[in-house]
Amino acid sequence: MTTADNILEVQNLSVHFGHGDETVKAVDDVSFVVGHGETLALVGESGSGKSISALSITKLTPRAARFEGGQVMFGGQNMLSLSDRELRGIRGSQISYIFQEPMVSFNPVYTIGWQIEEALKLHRKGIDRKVEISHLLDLVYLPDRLATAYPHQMSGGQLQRCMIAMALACSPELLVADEPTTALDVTVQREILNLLAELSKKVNLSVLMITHNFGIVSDLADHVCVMKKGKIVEEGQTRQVLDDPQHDYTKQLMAAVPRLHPAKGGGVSPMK
Ligand SMILES: Nc1ncnc2c1ncn2[C@@H]1O[C@H](COP(=O)(O)OP(=O)(O)OP(=O)(O)O)[C@@H](O)[C@H]1O
Repeated sequence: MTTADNILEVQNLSVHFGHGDETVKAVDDVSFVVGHGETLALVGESGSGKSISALSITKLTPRAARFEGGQVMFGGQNMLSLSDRELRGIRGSQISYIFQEPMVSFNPVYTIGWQIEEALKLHRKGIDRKVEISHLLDLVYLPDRLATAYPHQMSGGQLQRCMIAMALACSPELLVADEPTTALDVTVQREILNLLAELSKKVNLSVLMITHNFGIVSDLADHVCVMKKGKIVEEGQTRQVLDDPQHDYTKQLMAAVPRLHPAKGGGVSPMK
C-alpha cells in the first residue's frame, strides 16, 4: 500500500535487458516515492535508467524489458501485477506522460482543439467540452483561437504547452514529464518549467520529472534522486542536495550544467 502522504512508491524495482553476459541492468534495485502534490526529479546522465524507471510505472517499457523484481504502488495497487487493460485505464486518466518531442504526440491532421476534445471524451464524461478546452488552454497561457490550429502551425513552446493541456485534460493525479524541455531553446525552457511549477501548485499535481539537467531541478523539484548506471546514488530534498552534494557524481552533474537563469549582466553562469 502507498502511505497517505505518497501518491507513488517504487520499491526495489529492477528492470533488465538482454541475457547472460549481455545483461543490462537498466534499473537496479531502485526505490523512490512521490508525495502528494510534490515534484520529484530523477536526474542522471544519458543511459542512467531514468526513462526506463519512469516508463516502468505503467509498464510502458520496450518489449525487451524484463521486470526482475520490486513493485510500483499507486492507488493502493501494485502496477506491475495489473493486466494491460487495467494499465490502459490508468494511463492517461490517472497518470499522464509528457515527452521531449510534443510533435510526435499529436496527430498532424487534426486541430489541437479536436485532439484535446478526444481526450476529454475518453476521460471526462458529462462536462461542457468547449468550455473545458478553453479552460485548459487558459491554464497553459494559450489563446482560445489556437484550438483551431494544427500542430505544424505552432512553435515548439506552444506545442509543449498544448501537450501539457492535453495531459491535464484527463485530470491526472500524477504527471510524468520525461525531459519535457530538452528540445526547446533556453528561454522557452524556462517558460515551460515555470508553467509546470505553477500548475503543480494550482491543480495540486504530483510530478515525476526526468532530466539530465541539474539546472532544471533547483526551481522545480521538492526532492531529487540522482541516478547512475541504473542505481540511485544520492537522494534528498532539493535544497539539501544542491547545497551539500555528497556523491562525486552529483557534483559532476551539477558542475556540468549552465544555469537557466541569466547571470547578472546577461548570459548563463555555471552552477555553484
Ligand atoms: N529497448 C532497449 N533494449 C536494450 N537496452 C535498452 C533499451 N532501452 C533502454 N535500454 C538500456 O537501458 C539503460 C537505461 O536507459 P534509459 O533510457 O532509462 O536511460 P536514461 O537515463 O533515460 O537516458 P536518456 O536520457 O538518454 O534517455 C541504458 O543502458 C539503455 O541502453
